[in-house]
Amino acid sequence: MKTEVRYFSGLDGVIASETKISFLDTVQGEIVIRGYDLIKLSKNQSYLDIVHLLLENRLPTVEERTSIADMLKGEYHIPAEVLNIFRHLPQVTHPMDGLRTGISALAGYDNKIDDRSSKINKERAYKLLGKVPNIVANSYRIINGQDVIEPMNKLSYSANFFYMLTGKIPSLLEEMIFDLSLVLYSEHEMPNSTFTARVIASTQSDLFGALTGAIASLKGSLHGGANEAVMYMLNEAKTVAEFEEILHKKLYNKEKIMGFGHRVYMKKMDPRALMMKKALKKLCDEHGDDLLLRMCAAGEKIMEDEKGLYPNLDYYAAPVYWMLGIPIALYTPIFFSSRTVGLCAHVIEQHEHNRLFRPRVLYTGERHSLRN
Ligand SMILES: CC(=O)SCCNC(=O)CCNC(=O)[C@H](O)C(C)(C)COP(=O)(O)OP(=O)(O)OC[C@H]1O[C@@H](n2cnc3c(N)ncnc32)[C@H](O)[C@@H]1OP(=O)(O)O
Ligand SMILES: O=C([O-])CC(=O)C(=O)O
Repeated sequence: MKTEVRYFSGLDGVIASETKISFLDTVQGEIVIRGYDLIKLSKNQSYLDIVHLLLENRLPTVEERTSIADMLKGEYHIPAEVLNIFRHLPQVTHPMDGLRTGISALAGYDNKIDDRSSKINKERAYKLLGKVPNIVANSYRIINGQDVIEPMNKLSYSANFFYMLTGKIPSLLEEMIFDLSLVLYSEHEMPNSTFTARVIASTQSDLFGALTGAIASLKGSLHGGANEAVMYMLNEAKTVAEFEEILHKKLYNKEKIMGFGHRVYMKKMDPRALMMKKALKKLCDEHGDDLLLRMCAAGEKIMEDEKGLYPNLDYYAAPVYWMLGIPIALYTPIFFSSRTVGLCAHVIEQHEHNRLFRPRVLYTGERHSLRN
């Protein structure tokens, strides 16, 4: 009897894991994070609240929020030897590769590296959350021949991260919008990078290895790399009409338009993109210049009319980061920094209930018989 082989290209629609962390509920239109809708959370909670929710499974009290902020400040420092590694990397090194190298190097400074218990993994997660913004900012700066920037402890977590990326203390509006972007990027069920991290962790490999693999996954333009690609595309145009022409040309040439489409949302707008669109409007109002908003809106209309496709988070995060004055090459590293907490939660869960990932294939090659 022939066994039925069910194959889904790109694992489309395949359930890869059980999880208590998050779920894209496309029926009710919610991004469920530990039971709450991320969009509703994003209206009143800060990134550190989401960190607590993801790692401790509940929202923090006021005291707990202060204590996390203090704990992370105590973890901002990165070893001088790791900074030295960046000094030896060629100037053409992509910031995601610099970041990947830095995270990988941290494994050597973990004196409990063989411990996969949740307690130690969680301690590691907090340490990483303290250090990742520093690694993102200083790997980029060192590779580009700039001086190291020191964290500023008097600032909030997000304001300090912003400061380290731009050298500028953010205004209240800038801090609020940057923090919102971190909330929105923090966790999203089972994207390619999270799957990568869980696959790596399923061999009983460590958190650093899982995150290193996730960075490589996130770098790709079909995933996190899209936010940078969107900004390069927007910058090709100086007017709305020019942007429309660029999009029409790309569509005519059957090119994919970065920042549109999503495996799960498919023909609907990513609800996180709408939050970033509103943030972009606030920044445009503040600057008295709404060109980017008008360009993006025109692009949205063309994609809806021509392809029935809608923006994902990267489409509106890119112009928001641009208006915040952040270098384009840092957009995807920021995505990773925010996602560090979600990835850590997934690796912790994988180690708690582990079964090795080892799928099969649908073989389409030839078969040959040998004479002897
Ligand atoms: C935060 C994030 O990481 S969100 C994702 C960020 N990535 C991007 O923005 C990159 C651009 N988008 C894409 O490439 C895709 O929409 C993905 C990778 C996100 C989802 O891909 P999938 O679910 O595999 O869809 P797939 O790539 O098979 O596309 C299905 C169809 O829609 C078309 N399509 C999908 N996205 C786009 C797009 N952005 N521009 C033009 N056409 C598109 C494809 O060409 C394909 O058409 P066809 O059936 O005529 O060949
Ligand atoms: O869910 C996905 O496939 C990609 C995505 O939007 C994310 O990782 O935030």
